Amino acid sequence: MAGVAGRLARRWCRSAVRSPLQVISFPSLQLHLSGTAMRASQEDFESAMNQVKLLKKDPGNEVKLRLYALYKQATEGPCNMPKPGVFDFINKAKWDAWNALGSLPKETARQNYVDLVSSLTSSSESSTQVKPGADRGQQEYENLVVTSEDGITKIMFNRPTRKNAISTQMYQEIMLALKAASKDDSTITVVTGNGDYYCSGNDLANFTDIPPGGVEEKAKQSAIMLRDFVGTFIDFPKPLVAVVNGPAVGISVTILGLFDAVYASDRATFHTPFSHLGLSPEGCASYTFPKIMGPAKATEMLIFGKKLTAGEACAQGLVTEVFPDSTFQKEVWTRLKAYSKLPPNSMRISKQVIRNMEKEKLHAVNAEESSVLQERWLSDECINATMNFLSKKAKL
Ligand SMILES: CCCCC/C=C/CC(=O)SCCNC(=O)CCNC(=O)[C@H](O)C(C)(C)COP(=O)(O)OP(=O)(O)OC[C@H]1O[C@@H](n2cnc3c(N)ncnc32)[C@H](O)[C@@H]1OP(=O)(O)O
Repeated sequence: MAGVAGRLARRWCRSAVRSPLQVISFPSLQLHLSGTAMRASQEDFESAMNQVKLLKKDPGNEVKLRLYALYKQATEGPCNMPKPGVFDFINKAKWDAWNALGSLPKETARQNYVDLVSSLTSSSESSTQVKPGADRGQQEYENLVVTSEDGITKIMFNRPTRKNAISTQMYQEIMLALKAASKDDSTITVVTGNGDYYCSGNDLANFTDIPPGGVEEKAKQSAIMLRDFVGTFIDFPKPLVAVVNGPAVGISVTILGLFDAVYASDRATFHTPFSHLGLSPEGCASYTFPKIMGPAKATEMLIFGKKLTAGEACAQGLVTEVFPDSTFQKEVWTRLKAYSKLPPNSMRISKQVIRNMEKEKLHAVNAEESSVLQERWLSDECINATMNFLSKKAKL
């Protein structure tokens, strides 16, 4: 194992690592946050506290609760306080958020905390730059095209030459685009792909970018990023629609369980080849897929890597409706434009009513899946599969 990891590590490029810690404190909730994903020293933590005071925008209650929970977990460990009464809303929300972290180790909580602050800092920077309305953000995303018109914000994966594989930068960009869309004046948010693919999943070259801390550190950073990425979908407040224009692979399929509607071209396929890659499910699919399609069908996809046609995915409840490829764009966008005229507050509230009971569970599943994958990425099975793909010996 060490030999294989060493070989892979030598092939992998080196990159600089960002690491400062930041802390935010809002007088109302006394929430403390920390900066990016490396080891968080006390000094970093204190410097972050200072940075937080400079934040111009309140990040909102949901983020504050996540920050509160991570702070408590990082400093005191698992929640051992008695549960507040049902009418003690604020303390109960705080207790729920902390308790949902279960036995997450202090060190992991601290790093997660650091990462959350980092994303918060960048998202607040981006939300001040991003103007609501048409043509927004085209220059600021390298791997996405984000547009907004007719009440719809469209986030389009834009790496067609790599089949829209999601690079590390693209994960960050998608999180930023979703956070901006959650605050803009559109009523519906759509995710789609440019070119013949919807998305070929995680860019397998992501694992070639090894920080000075080595492959273990890389796995740790990746798990944090994955958890934050999926968390952004779990928390997305408006109707979120996937317009699946072509084949979808890996994480682009698993997160579909967190969308509110999935429209697919009849050219689309749905493939989660985790076992082939020495991996395990993410995107909350270990929970959402058995719920959506039943455990037996979910097993075929998530364990045996069965690729579904669009028709099969629709029959199993993962896809809302399938359209002929020749009329796909026209039919779907006509429909979405009509939906976008529905009262926005009503749609948001309905989504909350449908989804909120599940949120806590989904965050817990997400944390567990990310931590299992952190181990998987270091396994011989995964390293060999990644090497085979990168050295052009294997494809799906
Ligand atoms: C980091 C934290 C988060 C991690 C979350 C984990 C998620 C798990 C997953 O997402 S698992 C799924 C991973 N994806 C794959 O295994 C797909 C790999 N790609 C392929 O098997 C094939 O490329 C294909 C079947 C998608 C398409 O085959 P086709 O023959 O039509 O096209 P090419 O292979 O020639 O592709 C064109 C170029 O794009 C590159 N590419 C495609 N997909 C990926 C990818 N996922 N990662 C990296 N690169 C990808 C491909 O290598 C070609 O590049 P080249 O022109 O330089 O050869």
